[in-house]
Amino acid sequence: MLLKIDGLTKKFDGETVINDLTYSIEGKFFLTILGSSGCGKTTLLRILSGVLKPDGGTVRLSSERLAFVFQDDRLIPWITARENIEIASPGCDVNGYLRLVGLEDHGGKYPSQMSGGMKRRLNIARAIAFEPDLILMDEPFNSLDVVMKDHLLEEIKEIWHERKLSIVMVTHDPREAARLSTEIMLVRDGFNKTEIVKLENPIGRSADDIDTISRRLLERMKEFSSYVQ
Ligand SMILES: Nc1ncnc2c1ncn2[C@@H]1O[C@H](COP(=O)(O)OP(=O)(O)OP(=O)(O)O)[C@@H](O)[C@H]1O
Repeated sequence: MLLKIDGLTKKFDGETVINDLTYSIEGKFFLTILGSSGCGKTTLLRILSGVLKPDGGTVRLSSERLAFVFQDDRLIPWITARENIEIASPGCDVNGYLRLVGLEDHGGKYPSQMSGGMKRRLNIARAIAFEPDLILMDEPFNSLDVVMKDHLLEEIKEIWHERKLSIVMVTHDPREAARLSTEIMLVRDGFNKTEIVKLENPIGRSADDIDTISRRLLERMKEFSSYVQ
């Protein structure tokens, strides 16, 4: 997989959100874009997905099968959870995917009958069932309870490991970044100051390593932050 960003700029109402970002990554990756609220992470992900046009610069993505898990769910409201998965990947093991995200007893429900966290999980299942070569995920673990979040972090890590799959994930949580990533883009001030943290394969990363990495990331985020002096 190749992701190449060159001189990317995006403004909203004259305010620069992304300023001249240049970055590239290649091979099998789990890239996490980490930064505090409002720094432009979602904007970057939306540009990568093609739903938002940049004001300047270029993005190249070599993906042939792209899936998204966005903040607003993109579920089809008039079909059931089960059908939402089936339509993404006809003939797939729907029960297996429902089980993966803890929705095995809710396959007959319509999206409007599901909680925010359940819809988020269904979105994740649908994206994975599509068997993409790249998934763009925007804070996929938001609004999940801690047990489900822990379970899905492990499952996604395993699926990423087993498949020919790369992932770009946006989060503000350094611990999520520490558990999953092969590379972290630490973002500040409209991407004017961006640090790249390269890590070893997350498979087999010990709890101690995760603690150390997430503590370091948190310290850097505090240094970046305007509200912690
Ligand atoms: N469609 C839009 N119109 C105007 N301003 C926007 C739009 N989308 C985003 N912004 C602004 O761009 C900035 C970055 O927003 P973005 O959603 O990318 O941040 P984020 O890092 O993903 O934040 P969070 O972690 O809170 O989701 C914010 O100041 C936001 O108000």
